[in-house]
Amino acid sequence: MNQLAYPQFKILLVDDEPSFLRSMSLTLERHGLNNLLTCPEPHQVKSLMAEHNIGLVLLDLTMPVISGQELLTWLTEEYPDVSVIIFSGLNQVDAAVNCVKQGAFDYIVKTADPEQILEAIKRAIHTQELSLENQALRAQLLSSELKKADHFANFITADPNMMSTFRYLESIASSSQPVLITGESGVGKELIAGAIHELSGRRGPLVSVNVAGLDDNIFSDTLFGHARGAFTGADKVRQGLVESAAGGTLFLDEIGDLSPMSQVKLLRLLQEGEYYPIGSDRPKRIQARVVVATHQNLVEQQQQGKFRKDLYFRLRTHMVSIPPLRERLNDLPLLIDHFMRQACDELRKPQLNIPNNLAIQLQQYSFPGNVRELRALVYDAVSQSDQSQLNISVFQQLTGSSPIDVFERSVRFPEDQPLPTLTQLSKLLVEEAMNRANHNQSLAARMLGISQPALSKRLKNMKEGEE
Ligand SMILES: Nc1ncnc2c1ncn2[C@@H]1O[C@H](COP(=O)(O)OP(=O)(O)OP(=O)(O)O)[C@@H](O)[C@H]1O
Repeated sequence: MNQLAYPQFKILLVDDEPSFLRSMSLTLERHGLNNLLTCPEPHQVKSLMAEHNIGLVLLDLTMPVISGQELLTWLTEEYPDVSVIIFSGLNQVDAAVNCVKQGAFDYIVKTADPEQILEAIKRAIHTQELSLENQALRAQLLSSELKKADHFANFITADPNMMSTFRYLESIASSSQPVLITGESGVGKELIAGAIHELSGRRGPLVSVNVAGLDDNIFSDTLFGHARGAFTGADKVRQGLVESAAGGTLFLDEIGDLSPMSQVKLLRLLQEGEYYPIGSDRPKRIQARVVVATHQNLVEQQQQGKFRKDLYFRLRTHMVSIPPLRERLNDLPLLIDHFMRQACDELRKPQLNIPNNLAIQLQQYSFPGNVRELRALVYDAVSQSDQSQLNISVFQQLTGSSPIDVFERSVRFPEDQPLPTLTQLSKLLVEEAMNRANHNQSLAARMLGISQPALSKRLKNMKEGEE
């Protein structure tokens, strides 16, 4: 299997001792940190920095001709966004304090425990990744355009909050950090996971698994696989889904239902980037980006002790929340139209006309099953339609009554008061529709059952009448 380059930027190792460069490179590669450049000649650092995308420099302090100290000064001035870790043969507090004051990320004694050295390097990589993402995020938020709108084409929406979410997702597209997607059941979390995968440009597959109800053994076996002979019946090596998703995305759905033991294993996978297939003592490195989703409220779960706090904090590095359909009612006409077309194509029927007031009628309904429920209703309606108009009886059962019925039941004109004029009533109706449609004239016109130019004319007349 081809190893992917990790991290996304290069790590430059500078030391005049070739043996140290060799052993350090081997240690890093063994732990999956393979995007390395080594440099035994300190005077080459400047040209290497100019030629490559370097995000972290591991710098020996004591070198001939140009010292590490001198290079650190130069690096912090010329490349303030690059992290530098100083390596030294000497355990000197003064030197360490000086280097950190000068901007070094850390100061490590060469003879320190390799685990400790790795820990510091991983920390520097994590910080660097977050800082790169912050830069991308800032740039993305300043521009209101979506760069890769195509990737969101399957998610039908005109909701401004969803547009911001898309921009955010674009800005974190290349990150290797996990993404947490929350939202009620049926809001489209899996669709969003698909878009995140497409946006990432990763060539590997998107592998999805629903982890609800998996006991810990099945969770480990499914995700991490097993070695031959790991347990009775394990007569062949099994590749886990983490490995199947190499170079791509691993999507874990219903993460809020993960058992406590499996939560520990997932945390370890995310923190260490390593896992052990069952029955094997050789760690494997995860090469997939992890995206998780849940309809549960993880904050509450965490407060009730059902979800680990540390895992929640690890997962929420990047988090998006998809609002329920009842909070983005402007999407109703778009979604009804989209699903009507889809259903007609699938059922080989000619396209149907949708009654103008259907979307308004449905605004009264709370859609507990969200978009999935709306989709099923539209499919049902299409299958029951045998004329050119969409059969709306399916929807009427839901809302129970038409807007006129509701109006008649709720509005009573006091008998001892004069009636409002038709002009006054129509003005009220137009104002109400404009408010409900967030001042979108096309949508308000659909609600009122008139054309957009007719509404525009009425609005103009109303304005002139006020002046
Ligand atoms: N905005 C949307 N545009 C088009 N189709 C959508 C949209 N949102 C959801 N859908 C469709 O609704 C159905 C449910 O979506 P999805 O499975 O992504 O929801 P979910 O939030 O992952 O649900 P659950 O929590 O139950 O797993 C799918 O058929 C999906 O294609």
